[in-house]
Amino acid sequence: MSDKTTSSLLYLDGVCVSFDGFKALNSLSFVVEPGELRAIIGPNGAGKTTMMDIITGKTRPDSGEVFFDGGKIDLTKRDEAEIAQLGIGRKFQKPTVFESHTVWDNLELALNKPRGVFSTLFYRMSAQDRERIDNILETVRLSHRKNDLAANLSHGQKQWLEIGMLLAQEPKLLLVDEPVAGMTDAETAETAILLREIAKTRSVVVVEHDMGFIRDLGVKVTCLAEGAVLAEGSIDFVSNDQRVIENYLGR
Ligand SMILES: Nc1ncnc2c1ncn2[C@@H]1O[C@H](COP(=O)(O)OP(=O)(O)OP(=O)(O)O)[C@@H](O)[C@H]1O
Repeated sequence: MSDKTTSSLLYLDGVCVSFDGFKALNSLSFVVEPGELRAIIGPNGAGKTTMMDIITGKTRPDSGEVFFDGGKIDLTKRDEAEIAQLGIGRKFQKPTVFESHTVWDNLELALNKPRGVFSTLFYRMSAQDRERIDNILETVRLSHRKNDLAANLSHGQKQWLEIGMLLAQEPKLLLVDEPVAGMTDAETAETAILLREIAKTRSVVVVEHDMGFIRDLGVKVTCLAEGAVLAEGSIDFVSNDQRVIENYLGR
């Protein structure tokens, strides 16, 4: 066993990934603490998606360390399904809810339950499961839409529903890719509040280009560029960094 001594929930050190000789990640080091909400910014091609792919096991690093859960788990040795099972949830940019099902049914389908044919056939929701769904509905601001078809939700509400579906699986770490793209201003502001609430009980890493939203989050920001960390700190610190202005904000 190659345990790592760290108290961090997520620990990346010196991670390199090349595609046809191009270094998408170039000695990336990145740490997330338990219960932390972290914002990631950076120009197109900076390596943000590739970093998520490394964490979730979709892409293998050429070199470097990737540990989860206080250094107990070497993620480079696990496949995508195992990593999801370990408690790392990922929300892609485009919402992927079951449009022809109700909001409630989407959440029920997402509950972390045995999925065999027999367990599905004979599965009856417990009062506890119902309460969990009610709590999630409240968190993602969809209690009043629970009996509506997901197809009839606004774009922003679909994003919230998908976040709710991930919460139903009780992840320890939630990776969220550009959640507010295409949202109204009101939905964007509400999403910042929602993610802050969610991060009270788990860690959340959110990638976004919307700087107003990043400011609303009010958390530590990491700016990536050319596959490595360019600057890290408060939004004011990062947005005043000359290299961040040159590589990203000033473009
Ligand atoms: N599977 C792949 N094959 C070849 N090149 C890739 C692959 N995945 C990513 N890249 C390249 O690696 C670099 C980093 O891409 P990545 O998608 O991680 O950036 P990003 O920061 O997420 O950008 P964006 O903000 O546009 O989503 C890019 O130049 C991209 O073209």
